[in-house]
Amino acid sequence: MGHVVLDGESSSTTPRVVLFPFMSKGHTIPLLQLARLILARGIDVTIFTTPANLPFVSSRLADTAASIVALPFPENVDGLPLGVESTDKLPSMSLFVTFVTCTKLMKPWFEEALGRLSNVSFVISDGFLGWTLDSANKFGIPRLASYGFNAFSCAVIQSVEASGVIFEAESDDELFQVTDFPWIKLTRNDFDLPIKDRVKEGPGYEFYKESIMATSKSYGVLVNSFYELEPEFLDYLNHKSQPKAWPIGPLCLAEPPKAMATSEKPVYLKWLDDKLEDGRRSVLYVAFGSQAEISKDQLHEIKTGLEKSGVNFLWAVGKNGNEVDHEFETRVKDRGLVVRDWVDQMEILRHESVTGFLSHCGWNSVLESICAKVPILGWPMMAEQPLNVRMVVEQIKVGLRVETCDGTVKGFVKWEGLEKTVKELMEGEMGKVVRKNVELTGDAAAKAVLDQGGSSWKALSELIQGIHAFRKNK
Ligand SMILES: O=c1ccn([C@@H]2O[C@H](COP(=O)(O)OP(=O)(O)O[C@H]3O[C@H](CO)[C@@H](O)[C@H](O)[C@H]3O)[C@@H](O)[C@H]2O)c(=O)[nH]1
Repeated sequence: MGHVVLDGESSSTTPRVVLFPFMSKGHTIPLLQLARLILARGIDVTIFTTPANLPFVSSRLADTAASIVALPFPENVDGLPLGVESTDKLPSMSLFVTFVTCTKLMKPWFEEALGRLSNVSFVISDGFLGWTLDSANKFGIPRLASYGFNAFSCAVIQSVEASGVIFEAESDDELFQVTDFPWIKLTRNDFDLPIKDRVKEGPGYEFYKESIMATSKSYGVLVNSFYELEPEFLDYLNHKSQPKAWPIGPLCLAEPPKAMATSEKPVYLKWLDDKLEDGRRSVLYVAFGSQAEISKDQLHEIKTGLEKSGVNFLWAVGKNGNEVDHEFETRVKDRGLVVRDWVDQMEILRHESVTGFLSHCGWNSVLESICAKVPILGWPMMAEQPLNVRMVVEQIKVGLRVETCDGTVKGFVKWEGLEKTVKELMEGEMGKVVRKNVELTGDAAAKAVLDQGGSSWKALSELIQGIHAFRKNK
């Protein structure tokens, strides 16, 4: 059982790293994986979270010596339902800016708890919690930011904003060339608000500006990626902007595969085992992350497309579960399984039966798929996911893209477009090419995290040594 210190006391002389993830699963999970890597270097770790997120955090670190501090989450915030402390629990993602902005109210509690910890070498906090920089500065502790994004999306965003080329195209769906990377063509719809908004004002823009500003004044930025995957984009960030970007991933590889007896396995893993025994080891895993809101009409097309494609599939429906009816489940029961609860995605992807992933391309999902050597069918839903799909399909070529009915990045997907691309990934010639590529990329990922020799292993060592030297010289 992990050591849970609710009041944040500490008096040991061992150096300590403070981790403060943003309250969203896709942002929290990689920092909990990073906790394992830091503990393995003989450094203590304290993780800051909130009461409603505590069970998730402590259960994921139950086998480690990380300590966890639960700070209160702000109450009575206009628009936010009481008890919602994580973005996947928001009634609508339109409340995101209210949610992320109210975390600033945690500042006094964070500083009080930070003041009670001894030997803190550095603070790693989410880029969305830019206000933590000021808190760390008050104690003279270097802060590193972590967004959980790749270098490709950060570099491309930086480049199109600096050149202004993003506003030269006439429509949101017209392709334009990225000045610093002329082989890349994008549309305005590949970007989220506030980047694609000409009017630079309002709470969303203020939040964006503050977090970028805080990152630029931090000691460094952690990138959950590895150098060999995107050297030109990491080099770009390190030549063009401050602070230094450290590629230390894929962080999901810090979590070892779980050896489970059959009796301990959840239903969906047993179902995948059965598919292996059937000799039909060809299951498409379908999941769109922890936050995606999918319309009723779009869900209808997904169901029809999966049904008509004839492939075996395991669909983790998450928060869209109520819209997936039991009649559908009955119709596909011989070859399709729908799971409504939280699943162990990494274990699913690592399962031998799974040979394709229909994914929204949240960056964690992409990395997990690469590490499991499973090719991707990308379907971006929000945030920087359209850029991730561009990277997956056009840059590193480990996946294909679903076909929208009007060919645009964010267009509606009819069942025919889904059926066609699912079949291409699972059985087609283009599927074969990306399957081969993902094998090689997966090997490179495994190499990057190897003890002593891997590029990510070395980057983390340099980072830790650099900070210790920096503190000594101060
Ligand atoms: O039932 C589930 C659902 C999710 N996961 C895990 O949850 C994480 C989800 O992360 P991700 O795939 O990145 O999706 P989001 O939750 O949508 O991630 C947000 O955060 C990412 C990192 O910043 C961004 O790339 C995305 O665009 C943003 O939506 C992954 O580790 C999954 O393995 C599970 O294990 N079980």
